[in-house]
Amino acid sequence: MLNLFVTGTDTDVGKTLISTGLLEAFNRLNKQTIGYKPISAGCEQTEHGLENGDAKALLQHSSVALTLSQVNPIAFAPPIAPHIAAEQVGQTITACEIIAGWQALADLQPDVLLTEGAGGWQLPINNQQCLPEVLSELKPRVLIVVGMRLGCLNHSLLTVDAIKRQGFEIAGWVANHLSTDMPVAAENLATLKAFIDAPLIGEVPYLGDNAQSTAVERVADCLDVSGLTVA
Ligand SMILES: Nc1ncnc2c1ncn2[C@@H]1O[C@H](COP(=O)(O)OP(=O)(O)OP(=O)(O)O)[C@@H](O)[C@H]1O
Ligand SMILES: C[C@H](N)[C@H](N)CCCCCC(=O)O
Ligand SMILES: [Mg+2]
Repeated sequence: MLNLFVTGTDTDVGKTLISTGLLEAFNRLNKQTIGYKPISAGCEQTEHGLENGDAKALLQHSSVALTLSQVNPIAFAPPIAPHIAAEQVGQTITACEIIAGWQALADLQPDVLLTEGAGGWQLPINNQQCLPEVLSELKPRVLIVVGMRLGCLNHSLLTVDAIKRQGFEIAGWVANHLSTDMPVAAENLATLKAFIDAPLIGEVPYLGDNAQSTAVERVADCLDVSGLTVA
């Protein structure tokens, strides 16, 4: 099983868009795919409970049939730091529930189990722990989505450094363009290539507004997942 964790240089850099594109790229290779969003903050209250857009997108592009609560076991309504959203409703996010949700999906033996984080790499899950401490139990390979905007060089290099120091393997990174008008975009990309010692899986152009619902096929076209080994 390819056990992949998708992180990003920040919140709102395209982790979900790229994750759905990755799932689609593996689906094209007839792989059994599962997307997992352990923690979400920013949900709609529906008659079925809290529903998160990222989780719905991952569910839609997973080839294995799943329920939304399998994909996203921990959900909070406000679009804020999840551990604070948890505190607001008298809850504490625990490593156990994140690991249990992942293990239940791993037990389905997909070819690809893709986990999307929330925010950037060093996400607090409570006032004592950050998500990488939990991930060290799951031992995923990590894919970094770089949101191409001013500041991404520092954010990328800090992210790479933290991932490596904490003992994870970087499977690759994706350059995701968040606009069409980033100054010196090509030079920024060249700098990232010079510093990041991991394969560039793809460069995704800015795909216009409302990209999430329409763009997954185009994102998949941009991604070369052949080097991300699937046992
Ligand atoms: N290449 C792109 N072209 C057009 N729009 C994009 C692109 N990448 C991301 N977006 C848009 O930017 C917004 C943020 O992307 P996305 O939700 O994937 O970010 P995220 O990193 O998953 O955020 P979160 O931390 O909330 O999970 C979305 O509206 C998405 O459609
Ligand atoms: C609401 C947002 N879109 C994400 N779901 C959560 C982002 C948490 C960021 C925490 C932080 O690093 O400050
Ligand atoms: Mg997301």
